[in-house]
Amino acid sequence: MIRLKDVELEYPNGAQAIRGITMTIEDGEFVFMVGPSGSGKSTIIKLLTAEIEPTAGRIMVNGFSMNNISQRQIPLMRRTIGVIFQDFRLIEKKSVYDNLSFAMRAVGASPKEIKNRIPYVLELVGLDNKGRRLPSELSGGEQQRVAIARALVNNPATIIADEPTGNLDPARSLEIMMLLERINALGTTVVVVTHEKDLVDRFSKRVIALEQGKIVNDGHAYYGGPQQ
Ligand SMILES: Nc1ncnc2c1ncn2[C@@H]1O[C@H](COP(=O)(O)OP(=O)(O)OP(=O)(O)O)[C@@H](O)[C@H]1O
Repeated sequence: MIRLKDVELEYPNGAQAIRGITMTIEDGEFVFMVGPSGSGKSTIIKLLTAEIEPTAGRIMVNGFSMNNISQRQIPLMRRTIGVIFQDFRLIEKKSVYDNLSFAMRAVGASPKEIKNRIPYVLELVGLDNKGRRLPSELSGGEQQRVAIARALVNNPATIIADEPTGNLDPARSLEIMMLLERINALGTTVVVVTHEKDLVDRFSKRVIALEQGKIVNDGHAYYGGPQQ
């Protein structure tokens, strides 16, 4: 579960990025987070991954309190979250399989766990026959699937996707969103940050809308449309 209570974040230069946000995302939810440029979406992701600490308020992520989290606990907390970025961030010199095994070895998985888990995850994202390819030998949509597979290999409770379709055409974007929906149906909490109103409109999900560091709408309404 993710819980923010009266969270504020002021950057060192005085920018008030988050101005009093309270929200709860329950285990198993699929949530879109939307808002104009500068509304605080990336800042919330940084808060949830303990890249920055809130100036005020309390944050809980999957059982970890982010307010007094120790340096030793941060990697354990991060294992509960898989993050996906717009620009994929794959290791270009490693094959698809090696990108995934690298992520598993980094958290101490055994060779047997790696051998069992990677084929399952590659099949889940529809890349079971592409494990030996380099990222550069894949399409953009396929590369994003590898990034999703990498976020999933360590079986996190939560996936956070930061503009996951920003570099993809509409058809590929829809496929990626449907894949995230499927992953959610298998039990993983999914939080998708996006600018893409059309995509949000296609899925009937909870939408948290931010503006100037505040939540201005939270519900199953169309982004920018009437409340339902
Ligand atoms: N490192 C930083 N130092 C100072 N101010 C920052 C920093 N990062 C972001 N900000 C400011 O905080 C506010 C929120 O920025 P944030 O990056 O969270 O917005 P965003 O909704 O993710 O925008 P975008 O959609 O453009 O990525 C903005 O006013 C921004 O200028």
